[in-house]
Amino acid sequence: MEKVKPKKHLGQHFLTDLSIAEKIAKAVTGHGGVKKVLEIGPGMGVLTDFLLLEDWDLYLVDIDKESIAYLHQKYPSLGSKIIDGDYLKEDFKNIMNGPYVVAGNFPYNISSQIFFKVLEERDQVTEVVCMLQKEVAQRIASPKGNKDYGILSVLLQAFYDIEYLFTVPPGVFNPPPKVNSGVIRLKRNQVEKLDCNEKLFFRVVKQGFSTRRKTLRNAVKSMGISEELKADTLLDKRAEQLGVEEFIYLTNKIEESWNQ
Ligand SMILES: C[S@@+](CC[C@H](N)C(=O)[O-])C[C@H]1O[C@@H](n2cnc3c(N)ncnc32)[C@H](O)[C@@H]1O
Repeated sequence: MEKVKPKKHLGQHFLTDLSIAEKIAKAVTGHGGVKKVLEIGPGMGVLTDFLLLEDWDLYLVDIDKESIAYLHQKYPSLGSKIIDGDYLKEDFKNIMNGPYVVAGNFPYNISSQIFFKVLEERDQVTEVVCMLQKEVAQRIASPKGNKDYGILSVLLQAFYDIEYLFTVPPGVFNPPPKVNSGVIRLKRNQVEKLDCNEKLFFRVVKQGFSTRRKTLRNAVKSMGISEELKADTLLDKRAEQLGVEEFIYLTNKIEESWNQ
């Protein structure tokens, strides 16, 4: 089979080190007793080969027609489980029809968008095992107070337990990316629903980090909060100093202040 030519605009950096592919595949645990695994961006299947050695019910999605043709030739038995499409646009709630795990060596240019979609489907996605740009992986796993801590850290940590697993150097890809890569695992926690208005929680977190260097008082003042809440000492802090629980507290306070 003729190899797929790497396309930069699709974030195609093909992993060439089989031992790393094996390590990533073995990090998938099927959290929550789940058997269905969706691999995002299988490319030429280096990770797929190792996922197929395990007993997963495997689905693949890739946006690249050349990769899709390659995958159909390589894995004829997967048939319609090879999905020719854009992960960000396809309706996986219906395609997967139940809980599933997401795995992949993500296209780095859209990894944040992939996580926002995972958050939308958090009731179905029980686990994510993925490789992405090291800085983004570290940010997602970072605890509060750390300079890397940001919007995705709070939102993902609200619903997932996150582990940074290992770092991968550029030299094991063709072509090599300019950055180091990191592999992380997220496992859905026990929280079914946050103890606050979840839609507002997402807004408050985004708004909180909108003026990173300023206090939260400054960041959330445009949300129309009461004088009483403006005086709350929590608002002396900056967003990166707040954990999930404190953001929940703040969300409830903002909602209360609107209802006063
Ligand atoms: C970093 S490469 C990984 C390829 C392969 N898994 C490997 O490890 O060698 C990213 C893959 O994601 C695919 N991709 C890019 N954007 C995508 C999207 N929106 N939806 C699905 N796949 C996408 C690319 O075509 C490419 O195959």
